[in-house]
Formats: sequence, C-alpha cells, structure tokens
Amino acid sequence: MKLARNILLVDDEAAWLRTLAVTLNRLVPEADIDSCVDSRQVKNRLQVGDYALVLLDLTMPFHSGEELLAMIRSDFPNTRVIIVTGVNEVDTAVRCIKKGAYDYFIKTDNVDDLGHTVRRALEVVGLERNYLYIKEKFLSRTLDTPQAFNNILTCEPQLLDQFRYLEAVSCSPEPLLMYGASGTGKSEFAKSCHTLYSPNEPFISLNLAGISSEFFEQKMCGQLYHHSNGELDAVVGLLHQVGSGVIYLNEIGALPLNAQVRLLEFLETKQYYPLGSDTAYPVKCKFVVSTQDDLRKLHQAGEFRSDLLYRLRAHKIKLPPLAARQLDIAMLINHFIALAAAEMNLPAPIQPADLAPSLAGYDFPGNLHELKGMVFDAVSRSDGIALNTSAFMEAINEHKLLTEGPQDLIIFPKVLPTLAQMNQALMDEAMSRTANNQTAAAQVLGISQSALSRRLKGH
Ligand SMILES: Nc1ncnc2c1ncn2[C@@H]1O[C@H](COP(=O)(O)OP(=O)(O)OP(=O)(O)O)[C@@H](O)[C@H]1O
Repeated sequence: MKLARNILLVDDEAAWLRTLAVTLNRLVPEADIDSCVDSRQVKNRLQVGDYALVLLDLTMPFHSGEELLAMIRSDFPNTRVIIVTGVNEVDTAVRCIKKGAYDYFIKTDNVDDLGHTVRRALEVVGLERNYLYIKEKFLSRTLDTPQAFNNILTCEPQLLDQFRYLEAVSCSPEPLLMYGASGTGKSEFAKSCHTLYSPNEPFISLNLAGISSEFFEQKMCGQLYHHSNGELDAVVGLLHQVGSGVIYLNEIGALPLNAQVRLLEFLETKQYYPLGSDTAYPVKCKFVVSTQDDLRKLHQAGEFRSDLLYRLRAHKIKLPPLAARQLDIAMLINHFIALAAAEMNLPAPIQPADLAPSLAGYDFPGNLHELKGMVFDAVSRSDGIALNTSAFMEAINEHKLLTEGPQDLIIFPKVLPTLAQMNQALMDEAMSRTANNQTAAAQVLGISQSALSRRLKGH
C-alpha cells in the first residue's frame, strides 16, 4: 500500500498560493502538491482526490477556514488539516486546534518550520492509514493472495489467522518480527512476506548467529577500498543488492550491541554509508527478522537495545511449535513423503493410518526440521509400498532416553552381571545412600526391613 502524499493548499490569494507551493516542493519533495483558490471548490476537490493533508487559510470569501475545517473533520476524517494564518488570527487558529486541526502556521514564521510540520503530519496520516488498512484486512476472513502461502501447509486455525495477519501487515514499510523455535516455519513466512511485499525484487536472508559487529556492517553496507594508485574497489553490500526487496535477518537476538545500533540507524534514517565512503545511500528494503529468544529477557540482561526492540515489534508473529499443530501432522508427513520420493527418485510409500496418532504425545523438539528428517529417513528405508516407521520409533525412543537424563539410566557393562551380583550391588548402594539405616534402605528398595536384613545376612 502506498502512503498518501497528496497535499491541497487552500487560499484565496493566488500569489501566496504559488509561493507556498514552490516552498513546499523544495522542503518536502516527496509530496504531491495541488492548490485551490476558491473555498467553494474544496469539498469537490476532496471528493475526487485522496488528500492526506489540507493547508487551510482562515479568512476567505464564501467559506471561512473554520467552516471548512468542520466539514473536513466530519466528511473526510482521514485527512489532516494545518491552519495557515496571519498574526492577528492566532486566537482563531488555536480554537481550530481544539476543533481537530493538526497544527497551525503563522504566515510570517520561518518556512522551514512549516516543512517539518507538514512532514510530521504526512507521517501521522501514513501511520493512521496503514493501521486502518491492516485492521480492515485482518478482520476480513479471506486472503487476497492465497498463493503466497503455497509452501506453508496447515489447517490449524491459529496459523490461518497468521496468514491473514501477514497479508495485512506485509504492505507496511515497518519491520516484521517473528518469534518461534527452530523449524517452526519462520523462513517460510519470511518468503511469503516477500511474495506479498515485493515479489519482483530480491529476497536475501542472513543468519546472525555468531556474527561480529564489523562483519555485519560490512556485509550490510558494503565497502569501498581506496588504493594508493588512486583506484577504487567496491564490495557491494546486501542493502544495495536487496534494493526494494525483503531482507530476512534470522537469529536477531544474537546481534552484538554495536551492530544493533547500526540496524536501528538503517530503520530510522532510512540510509546507510558503505565502509570507506561518506556518501549516504537510501535503505529501500523491508526488514523481516526472527528469533527463538525472548527479546525482552535479552533486553533485561543488557544484551538487546530497547529502542531497537520497540522498533522491531511494530508487527509481530508468533509461530507455534509443531507439537501444538496436531491437525497438521498427517498432512505434513504426506507432503514430506512426496518431496523425499521425488528427490530420491523413489516411488512414494503410503503413510500408515496409525502413524500420526502414535506421534501425538511426541514433542518434536526440532519441529518441522525434525519431522522432515524423519520422513526422508523413513522413505529411504521403505520398500516403496508402506512407509517404514522404524525411523519415527527410534527417534521417539532416543528422545525419551535423552530427556529422562543420564542419572536415570543404568549403564550395563559389556558382560552382563548375574542376578545375584545385581542384588548385592543394589543392596550395597541402598545401604550406603541411607548411612546403613536398614529401614530406610528397605524402603528405597521396595521390600520390608526384615526381608532386607535376611538377604544381607544370607550374603
Ligand atoms: N507449514 C509448512 N508446510 C510445509 N513445509 C514447511 C512448513 N513449515 C516449514 N516447512 C518446511 O520445514 C522446514 C523448516 O522450516 P523453516 O526453515 O521455515 O523453519 P525456521 O523456523 O525458519 O527454522 P530455523 O530457525 O532453524 O531457521 C523447511 O524445510 C520448510 O520448507
């Protein structure tokens, strides 16, 4: 969605209107400026043009600025008004602010101030319109571009909601922050965002785990090398390569503090300097970032800047772990079977009906990476008819052993002990752990004190 940049200047003095238009063109070159010298035409002009801002004179024949302000506030609530007034009308201008004007400007004031006020008002209107658009899109139950989500299979309502949210916010120039453990589909969502935002521009992804501040800056901004013979060499940075596309920064929580300052500058000033150069270049891309960490906790630990955190959280998506997506498991297994069979040039085996239910209690710590790996392993072991499920069972048992912890494991020697040796070893261990208290040791072993006593004597 493009932000509105159209401004209508209204004044009955044609010469002043011309001067104002020239000045604003110079101060706010990104704006499109129209003017209207007849107060009776203002309503008509607002009906046909989508104006973000009206600069309104107070004293005009036919309709006063105050009257027009009331009409604009009621009929065109998405358009902001700045009152432009002479020194002798400041009281009226202040009254207009109370009635909903965004600001007022006295004709004799420094025009640079007017430039700042106009730019601020345009930003406010842009944000308001963006917010309204996002709200409307999110509340509608349908997707405009369902094909953007072709790579994300799901029938979980919470993920379908995320599709609608992503479609609504993808047009916004603000960054998108995704939370989710490894393998929950963050890269796929970043790609969908790219398809929605700028499908014909590049998509570039950078993993920030273990990155240094210097490398980050060089990678993003590029570098200019000045040789002693006067020649120049340039390494092009990602911000140049990505142009108006999408840059996906994975593991944002790992970004060192100095590099966080740089990223914040890219977001706020919308420009960057290649290393070794003092020429500023524009940042035109959309930033999508993701993390597995709780950035607020990182901030509390002094590892993440709060200003960057607030800037990044403009739009955010939380992706659920695979274990919370039970409706999807059977469908995802089939999807990965088809992928694996195509990749290995094998016939696609059939998924046993009881496989997905048997995985219901498993928590998939590696999420979709893990499920995909299991299916690929299973397909490679299959006979081409039924899917070999041993890969799944092995993974589940391995995981059980790991999560139960080494203290719960009995590690047997290569040559197994006899039962008598195990009995003796168990009794010795229980007696030693209970400081030779037979009653307590018997309790630990699950037998009576007299039975333990008998056995100890027997040995
Ligand atoms: N809903 C889905 N449908 C089909 N495939 C999916 C889906 N979500 C993710 N995948 C696939 O699962 C794998 C893991 O997903 P992805 O790489 O997007 O996760 P991630 O959260 O970005 O992981 P990491 O944090 O490790 O980078 C990828 O091969 C991806 O194509």
